[in-house]
Amino acid sequence: MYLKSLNIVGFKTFADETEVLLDPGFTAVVGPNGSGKSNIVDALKWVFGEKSAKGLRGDKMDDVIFHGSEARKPAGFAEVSVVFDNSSKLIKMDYPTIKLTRRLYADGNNEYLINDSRVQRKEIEKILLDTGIGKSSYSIMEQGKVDRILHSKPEERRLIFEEAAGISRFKMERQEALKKLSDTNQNLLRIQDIMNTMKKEMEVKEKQAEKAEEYFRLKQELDETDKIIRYIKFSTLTKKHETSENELKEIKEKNRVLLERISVETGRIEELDHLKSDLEKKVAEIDKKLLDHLTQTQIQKDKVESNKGIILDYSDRISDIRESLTKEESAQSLLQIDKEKLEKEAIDLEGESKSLELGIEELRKNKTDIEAKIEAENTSIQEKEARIQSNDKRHVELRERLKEVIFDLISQLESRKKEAQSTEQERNRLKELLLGEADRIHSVETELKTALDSYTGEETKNKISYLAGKLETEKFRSQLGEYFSLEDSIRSLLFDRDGFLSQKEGLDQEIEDLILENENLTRSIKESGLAIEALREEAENIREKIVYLEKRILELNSEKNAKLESAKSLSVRIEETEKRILAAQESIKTLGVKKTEFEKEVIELEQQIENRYNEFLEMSRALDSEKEALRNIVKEIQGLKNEIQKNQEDYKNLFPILTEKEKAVSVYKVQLESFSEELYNDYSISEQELADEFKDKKPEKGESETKLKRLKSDIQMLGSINPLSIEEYRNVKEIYEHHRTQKEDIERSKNDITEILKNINEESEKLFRETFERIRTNFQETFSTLFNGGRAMLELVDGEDSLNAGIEIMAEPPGKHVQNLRLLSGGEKSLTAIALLFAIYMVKPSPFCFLDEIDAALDEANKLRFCQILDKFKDKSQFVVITHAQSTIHRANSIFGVTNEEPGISKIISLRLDEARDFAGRATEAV
Ligand SMILES: Nc1ncnc2c1ncn2[C@@H]1O[C@H](COP(=O)(O)OP(=O)(O)OP(=O)(O)O)[C@@H](O)[C@H]1O
Repeated sequence: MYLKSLNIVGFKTFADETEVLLDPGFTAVVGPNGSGKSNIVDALKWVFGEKSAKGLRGDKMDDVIFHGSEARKPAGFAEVSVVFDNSSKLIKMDYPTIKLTRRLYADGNNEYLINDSRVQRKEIEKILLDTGIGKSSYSIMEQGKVDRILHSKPEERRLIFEEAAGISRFKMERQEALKKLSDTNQNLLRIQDIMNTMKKEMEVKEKQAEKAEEYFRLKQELDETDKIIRYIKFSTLTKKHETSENELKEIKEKNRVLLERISVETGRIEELDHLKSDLEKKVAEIDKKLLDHLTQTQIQKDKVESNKGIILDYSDRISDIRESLTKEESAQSLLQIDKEKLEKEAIDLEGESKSLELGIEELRKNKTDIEAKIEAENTSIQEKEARIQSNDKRHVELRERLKEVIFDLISQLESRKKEAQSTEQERNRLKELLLGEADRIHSVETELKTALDSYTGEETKNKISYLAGKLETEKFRSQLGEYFSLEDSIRSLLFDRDGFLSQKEGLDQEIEDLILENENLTRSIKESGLAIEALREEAENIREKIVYLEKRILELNSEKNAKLESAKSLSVRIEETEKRILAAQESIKTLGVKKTEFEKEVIELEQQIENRYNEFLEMSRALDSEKEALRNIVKEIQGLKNEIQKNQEDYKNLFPILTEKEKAVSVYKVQLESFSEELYNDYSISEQELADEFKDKKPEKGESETKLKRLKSDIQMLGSINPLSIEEYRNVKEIYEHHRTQKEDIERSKNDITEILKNINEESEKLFRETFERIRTNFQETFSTLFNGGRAMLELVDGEDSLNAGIEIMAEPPGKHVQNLRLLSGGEKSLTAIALLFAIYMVKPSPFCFLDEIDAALDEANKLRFCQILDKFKDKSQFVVITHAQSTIHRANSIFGVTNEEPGISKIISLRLDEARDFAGRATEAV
């Protein structure tokens, strides 16, 4: 068996119909990142029945439908078909090729087909069971699955081993058997309940029926005995009558007078006879009515039974509707939760949008403040520039004024200079004098110093006094005073008495101040310019922020609207569910009303049956009383006849013999007649029939009379009876017996299911253990081959219960002591998963295997080992390997390239090896 072709249309990047024709052996699939290689694997998983959108790398199932590209519209549906060669009959169907198809429409409608015939998804899963193929079997290995195999829970990992052991089918059968067992237990409980209820009713009915039967048995015996007694009586009477009649014939002529009277009395008897016959009619009518009663009662009972059936049917329908109602209600509450969540999110978004609006408001305020600041700065610049202008004007004025002051100052200095020249000459003369005097004083001082240094006494003292007198400092001082005054007058001449200099200095100062002020103003204008620029920048930032926030508000609003829209559509769905709930409730109500009507009718009918039974009893009583009246008439007739007999006795006085004989004949005749009538009234038979019945028997009178007495007392002891109870008991018993048989059948089928379950468990456990042991041994071997050493182990966790035991993997590459598989490197993990995959393959190769970049993390040496192991298995199984590795591509029998010639659309092309190398090379460069 192998995969012949894969047909994809509208699925993910495969917008156009794409057919991949696959050969047995080893096929490589190459192509740049994102070109759609893994989408092929997704298509395969999808057609095998993948239910989880996450398993197909999406959020929801309709993510698989091509969602459009820049140049293309989205597809309306996705469809994937795979065709298998089934000549090996691995799939247990009588077709040489099998085509599986899955289709998904944008409205969420899913279709599954086997050989183009519509089927349920379960049927596809069922035919793939234990073939090694399937969405979660080991026939599809992706990068993510390597991690899943190594890191999943031990119980989840077990699924792959079950597939290899071929017990997945058993597992499904086991689930079905368990479901059947639970249904059977339910049925048993239900039938037991019914039987328990019926048993009580049956016991009551049984007692009533037993009593009625006893009554009828006694009554029959009583009638029999009565008839025997009557027969004895009849025989005696007949004999007597015959004898008397013969005697009477002889003396009849003698009785004419008395016959007259007898005739009158006979007339009376005739009257009574009329009455009697009326009564007999009445009795017959009552009898007929009693019969009608019984028939009517039976009809009503049948009606009650049929109504009970209908009521049961209504109950079933009501409970079905209730069940679907519960489902609808839980679906509705889920929708309600979703809707509330969306509304809350919309409110949150609204809140966020409001707070952003407040932020914008704040930013606008800041911006306005900044603009005001810029305005203020501009105003201040303008003021400063005006100030500079006025300063410049003042500067020009001051310069003019300074020029004037300087001219005045120069001319004044010129005239002063002339004035100071003579004073200066005098001062120079005095200076010459003072310098001469100073030299003289200095030489006297030097002499004085020498004299003081060499002080020897009186003589030196005189010299010192003499030299001190010679100093004449007073004169020098007065000349010096004169010099200073000349100097002062020169200075005062040069001094700016009119303040021109100070005016000039003032002007200079003022000009300097103006220049300084202008410089300060210019600097300040410059600073203001910078400040304005900074403020403008800040304002621009704020404006950008406002624009961003306004955009964000728009986004939030549209997000909010989308949420509200979704909430609205959920509301519509909730309303629809509500309508369905209401409709279901209405149906329950309507069915309930109908059911109640039938129940009411049953109650009424049962009441009518009871009433009829009472009427029946009443009529029976009426019948008895009519019969009593009849007997009284008969008695009266009898009395009259006795009267006749008395007349006959009188007649006898006249004609003693005749009378005696006539009397005797008459008595016997009357007795016989009355006997006949009574007999007919009581048993509806003639005396002849009675005689025929007993003529061959030899009944004994005394014994029969005792028996009759006993029977009457026995019947009295029974009290009231229900004549219908026998029939009722028979019906109830029949139904009870039917249920008992059903119960036995169910118990038998329960035992069968338990037996099947036991066999399934034993068989699966055996298969699983055998397969597990083989895979365990193989895994050790493949692991040390791939790793060139090292140790690997598989262990059953909770080994006691191998039906549910999980599987633990332990792997230690050469020279390493690994306690946790997570600590393995990416390449080591891939190699471990590959070792496990091929260990399983050695036990049960799947007919084909898709490997999606599981060699990605392997180094060149390990890629080579991976290829060698592929080579080993490629005759047993068909391999389709998605890869970027040259070494892997190199080994393939056929190569496919997946391209995106048109952006976002995958196209498959067949490649030669050299083309594939270029193709893969380009792809790698692109990466
Ligand atoms: N419903 C869809 N409609 C259109 N394009 C889709 C759809 N679903 C997925 N894609 C696109 O499919 C591409 C992914 O394809 P895929 O994973 O098969 O690439 P790849 O060839 O396996 O890449 P890599 O080599 O990187 O694994 C993504 O670009 C994704 O946008």
